[in-house]
Amino acid sequence: MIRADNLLFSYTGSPPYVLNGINLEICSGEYLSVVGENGSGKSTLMKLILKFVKPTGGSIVSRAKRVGYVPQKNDFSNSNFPITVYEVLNSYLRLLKIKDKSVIAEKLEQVGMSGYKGYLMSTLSGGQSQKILIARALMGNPDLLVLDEPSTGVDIGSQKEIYSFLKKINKEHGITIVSVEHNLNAAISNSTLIYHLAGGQGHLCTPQQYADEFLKNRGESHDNF
Ligand SMILES: Nc1ncnc2c1ncn2[C@@H]1O[C@H](COP(=O)(O)OP(=O)(O)OP(=O)(O)O)[C@@H](O)[C@H]1O
Repeated sequence: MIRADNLLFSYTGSPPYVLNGINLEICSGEYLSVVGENGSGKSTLMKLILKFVKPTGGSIVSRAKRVGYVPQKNDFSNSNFPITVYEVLNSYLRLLKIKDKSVIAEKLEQVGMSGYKGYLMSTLSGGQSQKILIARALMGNPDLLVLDEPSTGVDIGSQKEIYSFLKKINKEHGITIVSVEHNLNAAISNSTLIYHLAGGQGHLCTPQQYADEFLKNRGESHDNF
């Protein structure tokens, strides 16, 4: 579904490169977590997948027909802007030129937020607003869902719900997921593959290999999600 060949990227257009020779193939149906230290280029790789920026060198090709995106920062919960859950979803529906309003109720139900249509976004918890943003990203029935740190600012209970939901839509609906993760336990427990970025280059491994190679070296353990 996504293929990068010798992908180079720098924000200035010249070296040093943030991404320096990425070769990666993400097949349809995978749930790939992208992990790495702060500043290792995880979000930059997402921007390239989403075509928000162009490669400085090499190539990245996506065959996804419809893409849903859940951004890292949820500006709604931290602002007093008086917008309701319904308005957020309805404006996106209009953007996608979808006439069938029942999609709103359908997606809210899917993420377990049916009763929240009339709530102001600013009154929702981090977990609740993240679920709304996932519902929004699913409105166009994407075959690829890209998320940037889905558990940031989300309580543990909602994290579990969100990851189990992501796993479900990946398995049952075959939606390919690419997710930037700082939550290593969640990456190990939920994804089918892990891509570890360091020094501008990436290393693809199974969650088990990742747990063995990286976490044991650091003396860390992981709890199941
Ligand atoms: N718009 C930009 N202009 C210039 N440099 C940028 C820009 N966005 C990111 N960078 C730089 O590119 C590098 C990679 O940033 P990126 O945000 O992709 O890393 P990340 O792994 O997602 O980090 P984090 O875990 O902190 O979110 C960093 O050195 C960052 O400062």
